[in-house]
Amino acid sequence: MTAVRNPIFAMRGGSKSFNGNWVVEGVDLQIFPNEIVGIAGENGAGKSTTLKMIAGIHSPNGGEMELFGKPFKPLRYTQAVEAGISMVFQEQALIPSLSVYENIFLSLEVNFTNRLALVDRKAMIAHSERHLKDLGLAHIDPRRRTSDYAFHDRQMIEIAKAFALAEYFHIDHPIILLDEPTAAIGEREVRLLFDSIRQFRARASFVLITHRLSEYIELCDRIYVFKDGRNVGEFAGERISEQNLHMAMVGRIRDEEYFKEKRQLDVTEAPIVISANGLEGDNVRNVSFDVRKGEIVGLGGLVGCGKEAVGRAVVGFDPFPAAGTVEVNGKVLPLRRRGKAAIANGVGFVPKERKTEGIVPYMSVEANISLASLPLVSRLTGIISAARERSLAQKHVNGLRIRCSGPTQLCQFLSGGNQQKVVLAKWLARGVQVLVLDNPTRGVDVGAKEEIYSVLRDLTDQGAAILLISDDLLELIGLSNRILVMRDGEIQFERDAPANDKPTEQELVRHMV
Ligand SMILES: Nc1ncnc2c1ncn2[C@@H]1O[C@H](COP(=O)(O)OP(=O)(O)OP(=O)(O)O)[C@@H](O)[C@H]1O
Repeated sequence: MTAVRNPIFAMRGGSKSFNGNWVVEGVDLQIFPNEIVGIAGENGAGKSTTLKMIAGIHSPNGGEMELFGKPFKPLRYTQAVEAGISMVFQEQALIPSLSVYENIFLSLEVNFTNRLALVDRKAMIAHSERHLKDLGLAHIDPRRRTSDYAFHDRQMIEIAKAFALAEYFHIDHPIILLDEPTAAIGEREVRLLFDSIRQFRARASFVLITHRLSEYIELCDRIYVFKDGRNVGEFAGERISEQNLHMAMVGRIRDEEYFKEKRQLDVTEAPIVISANGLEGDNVRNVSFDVRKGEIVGLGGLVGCGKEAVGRAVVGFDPFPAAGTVEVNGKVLPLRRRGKAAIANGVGFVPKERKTEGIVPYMSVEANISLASLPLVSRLTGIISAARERSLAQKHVNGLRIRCSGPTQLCQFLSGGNQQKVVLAKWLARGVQVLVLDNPTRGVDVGAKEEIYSVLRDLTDQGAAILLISDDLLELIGLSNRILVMRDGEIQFERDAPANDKPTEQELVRHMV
């Protein structure tokens, strides 16, 4: 007889509304011991909201939850943590200026006081050291500043913190919620993270949200699929294919021509639009390349190889390049004030950090979309026409299927993927002819990715020149006419990538490491 397994967590009929709009409705979800559970769905399907209900960050408007066999109604995050649930946030929650151990035991210092009522730092350090070591993270020194560590290590510190808190609150088997943990890291870090999760699952259960379908299949025992705030399917990880998961999420089979390779133009004779020469800067050494009219040039490489800095050097975004020229349509963009000159010359930039650099969160969707196109939506007097702003925004909200309650919704309340679409819409609205894109589909769901790829092909049809920086190798290969691979600040490899002769991932990776 097989033993009946009981879930350690259950949500029944979980529901949440914001200002009268139901964003999660009647969700049932269970988590078993040692399990890795996935929640998949399109942007705005309600995945993060569900995690936040489990973590006590949002209080549900309906339904009930049970944790370790008891009713569970956390009123705030700290209550969920005390009960054994921690969340590793998409935009990390550690305080960079504090040391690692201070972050691990943040707000619990009072529990580490000595006889003189002074905080016993030695004890906190010793505890942190042990937890880091237990998780195979002995290379992280708890005394060092958190900002000294790279993104991946900081993510591991958050996981170590989850285990440390669980032990502190006498929880044997914590539940760790991971909201898009791989969105901002490269392939190598993804491997490290997944290896660690596989190892840690002996002592914990995990819930994962990601926009890379292959990651669900690789890591998850079970996958829930959400659509419009409802749970529409549940699959065993090892039984479902990427195609079927795509179908369950988006409602249609993935287009064979996902990257629209047949629409890739032959640009050998086309005029040069962007010409970068001898770019030098922080982690960038003597980088030169051209992008032709209608061309997508892909820039790849491991995290830290300098590709991001090259994109920023072209558009004059901080950190400023130390040397090198950038010409757009034959016009030199001066080293100083390059940012202003770039915008004036029709260059658009979609940065990696959309929350801090791409959108103004406390402004509405329409105000964000029209931000780079004020002359287009202004009257002769220079005063913004609300009607023009609204119709411009509505066009792009429809075109990119931005899920929001309307153009007046504040951007901070959009789901992550929808915020990313607003950044793209901002530049599309301006009708830019040159686009520098740094991971433009980060956090964007598979259906919307397809739409963005179509939009990029439309732009090249209209003669736009695009520099595409991406950590997603398949995207880089599928979309680019030509691929440059960087390592240690330099271009190591360059290859044409016509539709009928695309490089493999392995070929590119060989030049990255
Ligand atoms: N605080 C809030 N106020 C108003 N609306 C909100 C708030 N938080 C989320 N929403 C809305 O709830 C819906 C679901 O958002 P959620 O972040 O859960 O989606 P998601 O499935 O995680 O999407 P993504 O894949 O883009 O991250 C979205 O339409 C979003 O605009």
